[in-house]
Amino acid sequence: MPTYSALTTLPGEEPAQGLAAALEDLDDAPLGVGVFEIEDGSGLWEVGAYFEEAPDDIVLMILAEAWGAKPFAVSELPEIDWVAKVRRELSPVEAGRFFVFGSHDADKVPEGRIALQIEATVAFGTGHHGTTLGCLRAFDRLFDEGFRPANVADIGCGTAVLAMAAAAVLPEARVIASDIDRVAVDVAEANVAINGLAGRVECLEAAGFEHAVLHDAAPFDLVFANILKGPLIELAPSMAAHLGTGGIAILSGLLVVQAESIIDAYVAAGFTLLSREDIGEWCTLVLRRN
Ligand SMILES: C[S@@+](CC[C@H](N)C(=O)[O-])C[C@H]1O[C@@H](n2cnc3c(N)ncnc32)[C@H](O)[C@@H]1O
Repeated sequence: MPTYSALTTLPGEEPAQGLAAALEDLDDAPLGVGVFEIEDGSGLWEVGAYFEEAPDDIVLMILAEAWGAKPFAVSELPEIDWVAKVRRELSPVEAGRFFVFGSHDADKVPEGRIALQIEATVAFGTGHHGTTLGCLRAFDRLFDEGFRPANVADIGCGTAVLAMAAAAVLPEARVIASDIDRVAVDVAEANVAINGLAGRVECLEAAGFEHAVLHDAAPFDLVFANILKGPLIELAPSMAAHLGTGGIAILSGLLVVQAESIIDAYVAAGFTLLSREDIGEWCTLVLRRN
């Protein structure tokens, strides 16, 4: 059971991975090391480690300095029931008709809901984040209004939660889930299988629309893209090229303060804003291809 945590932040993925590797190489190696991008557009990464014994402050200071990180914040952790904590934090998420849950909550699925089982893994997308929730709710509203796309892409699929939501309610639709990260694609494939959607959601590794399968499948009439502001703006022209007239883009991964610049980029690329929803500091946009 870990009893101490040490956390720091630094700019850039490469130094963050380097610092994590250096922590793992320590004589008193931590029980676990994590590296996460802070998803606020700042380019900062967080490196955290859990130790059984109090870590050596001097060693941590030297490592932080060597990798250009802030000094580590070390805290003693209270006794925690980790199983209960994970279950609590990964409680089911309700988004309109969709009910997203982990296997430990399989007995809680209410009657009549579209149940999507997601295991807590290294890929993003358990439904808890304001961006995933915003995309699910936006799709749920469009579905209520009678929107029945036949050709769907989920760009930056993570766990494939959005692609699976579409496949679950659109039995005739072709649904493609893609991610730039191979690990996410593997997780997506596993989730698709768990949910009995193998053969319904095609999972592939691609940056944006750069894949022959995506080119050939276009024009799409629904594209989800829950990625960050920078990639979303870069993607605007190719989003326009891969959506048919009247096609819908559900975009998230952007902060409320970034929404206007994304709207401007998509309006310039030939889209009309239909709606937006802000959940906490995160914003989800629904745009129509003119
Ligand atoms: C915030 S997660 C979203 C996951 C899931 N779609 C959801 O809504 O929960 C963003 C995902 O986009 C992927 N990604 C980032 N930039 C990308 C790009 N240019 N093309 C494809 N995938 C990208 C990341 O690897 C990550 O898995």
